[in-house]
Amino acid sequence: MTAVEARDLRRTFLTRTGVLRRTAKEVEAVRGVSFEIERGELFGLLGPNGAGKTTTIKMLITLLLPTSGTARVLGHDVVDDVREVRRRIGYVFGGDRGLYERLSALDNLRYFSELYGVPPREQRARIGELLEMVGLTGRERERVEGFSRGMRQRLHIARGLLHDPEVLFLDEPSIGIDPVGARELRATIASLIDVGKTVLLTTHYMFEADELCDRIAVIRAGEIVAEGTPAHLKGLVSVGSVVEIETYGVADAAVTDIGAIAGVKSVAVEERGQMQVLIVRCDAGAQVTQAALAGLDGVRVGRVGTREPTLEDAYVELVSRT
Ligand SMILES: Nc1ncnc2c1ncn2[C@@H]1O[C@H](COP(=O)(O)OP(=O)(O)OP(=O)(O)O)[C@@H](O)[C@H]1O
Repeated sequence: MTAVEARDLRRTFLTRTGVLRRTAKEVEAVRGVSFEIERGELFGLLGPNGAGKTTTIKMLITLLLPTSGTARVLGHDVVDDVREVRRRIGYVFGGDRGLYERLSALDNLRYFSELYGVPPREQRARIGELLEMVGLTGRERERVEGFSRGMRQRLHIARGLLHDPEVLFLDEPSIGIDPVGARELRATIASLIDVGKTVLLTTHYMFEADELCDRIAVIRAGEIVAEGTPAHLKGLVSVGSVVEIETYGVADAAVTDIGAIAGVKSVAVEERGQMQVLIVRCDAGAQVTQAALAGLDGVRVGRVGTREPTLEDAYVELVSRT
């Protein structure tokens, strides 16, 4: 059975601009989005800032009415069967809000259990299981104010699961979390699938999407531009290989020149401390390393390497195509 089904979802917002002469402007945040998520699947929705991910999720979790189109969660319409949908879903938005800082993790979960109507007989066992699942057993009596961001986010996930929903929406859960915390959070997200949940995840971290997602939809300016398994998306783009060159003090003009070499699709500069790493994405079969190094004459160069394209390379190409 399909867990989530979106059919030609659209949402426009009316915004007002200008201070003296205010004019209304229509923003098309989501422009005809369709996809299906099977039960037990971990589905990723990826896209740049403002692409329409949160707006799509808000329509699916009944917080926002679609301007047109339809969506169903476990067969229930998100506009006509709001109660049925809400009983079956949980959601977690990234960021720190939504927990009581002065209360312990346990008291937070007890409080939200009451709020969500978890039967008192079931509360203890359910909270115990969830603490175990998100790796907070043993820390539950500590106040949330002393928790790291990663621990808070895992507690948020436990909160989102209190009423035992089948489908969970995670909107950028790993935002602002350090690498160790993020790894623990990824383990928690993966374990949701092991216990039979269906998950829709948004993230800006491509390796996270690659590691976790069964399927991914890439959304750009309110429209889905590609969909499939991570391997399928990597195969969709024409990036053949990626040359990475460590440089120290490279000038913009040299970067532009490398971008103009035959066979180079794009050049990105990643600042890593004192170093700038040039990420040169090349056409299949192109040999550009020598020409690129010649273009860096006079610049201090560190390691040079070639690697296979990652999901991030595919993503960059998919969202920057014109
Ligand atoms: N309540 C609102 N009123 C007006 N415009 C809005 C509103 N909510 C969202 N938008 C606009 O709709 C577009 C999509 O926003 P949305 O938050 O869905 O993007 P997103 O993909 O989740 O981005 P991010 O990665 O930054 O969270 C943006 O242009 C945004 O400014």
